[in-house]
Amino acid sequence: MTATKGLEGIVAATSSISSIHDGVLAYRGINIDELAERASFEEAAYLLWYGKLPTKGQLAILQQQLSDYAAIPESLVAQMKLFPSDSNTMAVLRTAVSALALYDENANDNSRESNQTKAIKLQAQLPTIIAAFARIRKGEEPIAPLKNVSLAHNFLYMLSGEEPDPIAVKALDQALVLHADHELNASTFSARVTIATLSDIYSGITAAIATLKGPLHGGANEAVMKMLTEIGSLDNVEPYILNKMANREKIMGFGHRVYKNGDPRAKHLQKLSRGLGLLKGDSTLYEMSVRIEELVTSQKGLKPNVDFYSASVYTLLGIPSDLFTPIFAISRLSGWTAHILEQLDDNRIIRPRAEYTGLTNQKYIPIDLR
Ligand SMILES: CC(=O)SCCNC(=O)CCNC(=O)[C@H](O)C(C)(C)COP(=O)(O)OP(=O)(O)OC[C@H]1O[C@@H](n2cnc3c(N)ncnc32)[C@H](O)[C@@H]1OP(=O)(O)O
Ligand SMILES: O=C([O-])CC(=O)C(=O)O
Repeated sequence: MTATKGLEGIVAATSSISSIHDGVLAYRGINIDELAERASFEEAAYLLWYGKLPTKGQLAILQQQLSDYAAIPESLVAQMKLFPSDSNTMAVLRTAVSALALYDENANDNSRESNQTKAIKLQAQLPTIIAAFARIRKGEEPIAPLKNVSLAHNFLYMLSGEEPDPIAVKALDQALVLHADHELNASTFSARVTIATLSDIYSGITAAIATLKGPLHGGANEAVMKMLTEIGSLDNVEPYILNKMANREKIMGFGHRVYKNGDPRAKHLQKLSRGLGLLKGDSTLYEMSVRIEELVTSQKGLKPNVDFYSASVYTLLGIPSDLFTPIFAISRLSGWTAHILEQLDDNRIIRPRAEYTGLTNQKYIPIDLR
């Protein structure tokens, strides 16, 4: 038995949800480039869950369900008011999703029908949780979700209490489409491992959120913004990046386990970043990002991943950097839950082996003789 570090190249599941072949990402066989340009997040989520694009009627039903389920239990809001105001936002989300199970009498029902309903409920509730905490920590009351608007619209509205700019809604919606699923990434794998023990969907999503939080995975988008802030100006990009590379430090938002010739989602986020910068009349973050990309690509051969340009996109939308990874979670919830449903459709516990590298043939030494 020989272990492969980080399970690189190991095929650990079959899935018909999303694929990466020759650097092309597709959801249910539809190229992400086409979905990014044409689909709404709700359509993409429907596609991931049900395997095909919705008709107008099916989409209307899903939108209605997302509206109907968006409120969160009052007792959860009361609990969030007790959280320290400087809590890590992914820790808040992880705790809140885990707590949601306590308010759902069907939490342990693992039938497909029940889990599909819970997936839609969680999809509706995640934006409400995040927006509520973003306000609570500033001493403000949470804002109730609107009816009959898109998930992107509702999230921006619940953050600020103001009608969001349609351009901001469109940009966030596109970012959500781009982040919705990604084959067997670390957080999706966590969700599948957890549900495969026949635990429950809340456990699976709690595990997935916990896994997404790390800066080598979803947490990289916040880390990219920290780096851009530290750099501070276009002039400082070169010395900062060269110094990091000389010290063999990682440049966040670059590199990928699967894509070696570039992440197909990055170009869409780059375009969004450029467009929003022009619209705001401040392209500094965009220009800094492009310069970082030029340097890292030419010096290290590493390409930006999905997290790199999303940092400037969200900042240009006026979103605080510690909400970037929770936004990733809002989107990825659709993929996680699609994978949970798929895992349960043909389940077997996930239990690989480890290559033992420790001592052998040791004897027990009585405590007085050690
Ligand atoms: C949504 C997502 O999860 S996308 C990924 C988000 N994460 C990041 O942006 C964090 C920065 N990137 C990384 O840490 C890595 O590239 C990962 C975690 C994404 C992939 O990790 P791995 O597949 O194990 O990396 P991989 O084997 O391709 O690395 C090859 C070499 O490139 C280096 N490398 C990889 N990424 C970077 C980076 N961002 N900056 C500097 N060097 C890097 C590695 O250190 C390694 O060098 P070595 O051979 O001298 O040890
Ligand atoms: O697939 C991965 O390893 C990470 C990633 O890009 C994602 O989850 O979107």
